[in-house]
Amino acid sequence: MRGKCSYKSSAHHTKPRYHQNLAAPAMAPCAEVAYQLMHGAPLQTLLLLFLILLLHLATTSSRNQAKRLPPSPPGLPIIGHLHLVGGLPHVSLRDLSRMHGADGLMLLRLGSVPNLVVSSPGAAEAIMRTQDHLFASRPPSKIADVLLYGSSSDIAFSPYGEHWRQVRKLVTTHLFTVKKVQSYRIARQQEVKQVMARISGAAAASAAVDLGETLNAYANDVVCRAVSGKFFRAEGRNKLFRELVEANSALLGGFSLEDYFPRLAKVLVLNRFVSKKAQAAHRRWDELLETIISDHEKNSMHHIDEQGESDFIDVLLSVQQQFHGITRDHIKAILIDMFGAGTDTSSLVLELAMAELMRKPQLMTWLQSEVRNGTPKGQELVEEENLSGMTYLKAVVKETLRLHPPAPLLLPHLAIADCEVDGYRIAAGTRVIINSWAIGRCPGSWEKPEEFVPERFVEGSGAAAAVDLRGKDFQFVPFGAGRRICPGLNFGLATVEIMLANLAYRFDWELPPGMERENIDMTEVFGLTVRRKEKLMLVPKTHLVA
Ligand code: HEM
Repeated sequence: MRGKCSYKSSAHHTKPRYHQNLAAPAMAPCAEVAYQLMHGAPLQTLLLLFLILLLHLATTSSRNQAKRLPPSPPGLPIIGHLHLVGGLPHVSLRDLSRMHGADGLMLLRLGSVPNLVVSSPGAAEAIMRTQDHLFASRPPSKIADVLLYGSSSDIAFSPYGEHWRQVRKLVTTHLFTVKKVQSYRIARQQEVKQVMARISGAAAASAAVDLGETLNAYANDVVCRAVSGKFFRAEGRNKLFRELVEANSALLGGFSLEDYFPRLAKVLVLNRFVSKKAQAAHRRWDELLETIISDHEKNSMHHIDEQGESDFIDVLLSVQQQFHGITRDHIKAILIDMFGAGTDTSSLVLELAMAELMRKPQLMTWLQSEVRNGTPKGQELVEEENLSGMTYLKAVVKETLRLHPPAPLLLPHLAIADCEVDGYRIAAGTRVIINSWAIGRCPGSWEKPEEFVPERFVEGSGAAAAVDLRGKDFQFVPFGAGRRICPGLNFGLATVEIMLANLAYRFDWELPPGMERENIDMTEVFGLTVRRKEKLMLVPKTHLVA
């Protein structure tokens, strides 16, 4: 589909500078014409005039075209701006955008592909609200095709179109309603209880816990359980799922050669090697999912949980007929999305919240006193019904998402039509990178943008308190916004809040001997999600609940 569109964001007032220097090139030819007219050679003069007019139109129109592209830093032949991206693209793209961008927009050529980098709330609004219909697609990815049963089977990597609309509707109306997410309350509670028991064991032995690893297993188990019912631990399936999620994340993460040199990648051995790895991972996924789906088909009644609610696979199988053309492969691709999108994201938020709280013990104390005072005396665990009044807990989660959005560049979007954003021309086929990490640290929107200050989100503390994370306020888009906003938002927040509350309720936390708070290393490693480079090892001390 190709079409025209035009947008001028209300947040920006800088006019595109199309018309400068237009008079200058006409000066010398004008003098020539005047001379010709005075010396009486009308035919040649008219011809000359006509040629000058053509030349003038050609030069000004090509100059206007160039001016109307978003600004770019100087690039190199062949690789374009690829060398400027670096190991932490969300950081380097923010810095480049500050130096070379205008109105939060910058155009980079990465290999042979144009990329629009979006780094301000106003520009994000233009892309994900005003012209969302033109930017809601995804660029093609060969690796995603191999892993996810073709180019449009799943949700996250499917191009904008009828199939995506169907599968998106399927999950939002059947898997991620508030009611459905609440129905997994007991399952979450049981998973939290298991983790607390493991941490209590470490506390009794005065041993350190690898918190990242523990929380990743928890988030994986919560998704596993919602997807495939309470027997998900049978035959070590939860561990296998975790292994496969890691394989996908390594294959899909980062800035890959095939994305930026699609033609060249076809002939390179490296590409075949990556493809083989993707095929191997795909076969393992397929085998595992096929077994679990067949089990469900044979035995559907066994998967009804305590609330009378069925797991994702049951739901998908039962509504398959209502959704036109949804095949078994589509179901498998959707399930792979659930694991990929739902595991690392939630566990990273938890790990980073704990790392930030360990760096600022006063904030940990505030959180602990809120959670301990807000839970009925003698209760073994914080339960979901206790969370509603815990405003500081929610503020800590929001602040973690602001400073450390797990998917800092969201997933890539794609322009499906030629259009105009803030006066700049964007060509169909341009990839769009929305830097949610940079937007969350935008000095125009946030006070002390680089500091971890959960209080900013507590009611009564100022304008930031009302800022929403559900895609309405474009200075804070950790879940994206518009048509492609994360459909698992409620599921993810529920997974995070109940665990963080219990970590603060049940334990006091210390650093391993010899380690100082200032030395907690927040260095990041970039991938499909961004994780901490160093393990977060903490020593739990059991807090006795009276
Ligand atoms: C704190 C937890 C989470 C965060 C921060 C998060 C963040 C995101 C982000 C940034 C996107 C891309 C939005 C865009 O491209 O504009 C996304 C997409 C998606 N997320 Fe999440 N997510 C979380 C949890 C989950 C969970 C638990 C699930 C499912 C179990 C899930 C399923 C998905 C799916 C299926 C998509 C693709 C949507 C589409 O392309 O239409 N997410 N998420």
